[in-house]
Amino acid sequence: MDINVVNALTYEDFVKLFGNVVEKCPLIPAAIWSHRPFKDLADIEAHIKEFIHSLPDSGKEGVLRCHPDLAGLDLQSGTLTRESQEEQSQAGMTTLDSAESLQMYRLNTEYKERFGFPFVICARLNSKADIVRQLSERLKNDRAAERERAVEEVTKICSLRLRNIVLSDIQTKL
Ligand SMILES: NC(=O)NC1=NC(=O)NC1=O
Repeated sequence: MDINVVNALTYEDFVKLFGNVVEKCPLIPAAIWSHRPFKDLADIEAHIKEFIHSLPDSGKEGVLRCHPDLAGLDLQSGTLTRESQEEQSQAGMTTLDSAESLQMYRLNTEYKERFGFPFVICARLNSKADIVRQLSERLKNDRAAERERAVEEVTKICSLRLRNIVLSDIQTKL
């Protein structure tokens, strides 16, 4: 998608297109719309990262809490967003056996009890084994370090979602 097309979008169309690049946080594209015209896709990404990094710790944790657990209730009940559903199934979260599901449930619960926000990782960049390993390892972090690490993962998810939108638009034009 040509950046000039993005820059010409109305606010409503911009948020319709980019509203879920950060899971269930349409406020973020709604806020960065003020920064148009954007130079390119990387510029949009940079403004989103700047918005998130400028949040107070409570705001960052709020963004993390908008993310569904991996292999959690939303996946079981089919209430994941389209993007999350694709990401989680790609990471093998939809084909866990009962032991793996129980392990994910236990680790996610321990993680949330320790940090007060859910474990977030960019599922598209990790296998099932990577996710379990990262979840186990990151449990040992202190809260501040883990908050920053989780926010890093949110920005990776966002980058991939942004690219997906732009590239799928190019494909429809081909
Ligand atoms: N808790 C999570 O990490 N959730 C997710 N990561 C993704 O990449 N997609 C999700 O739904």
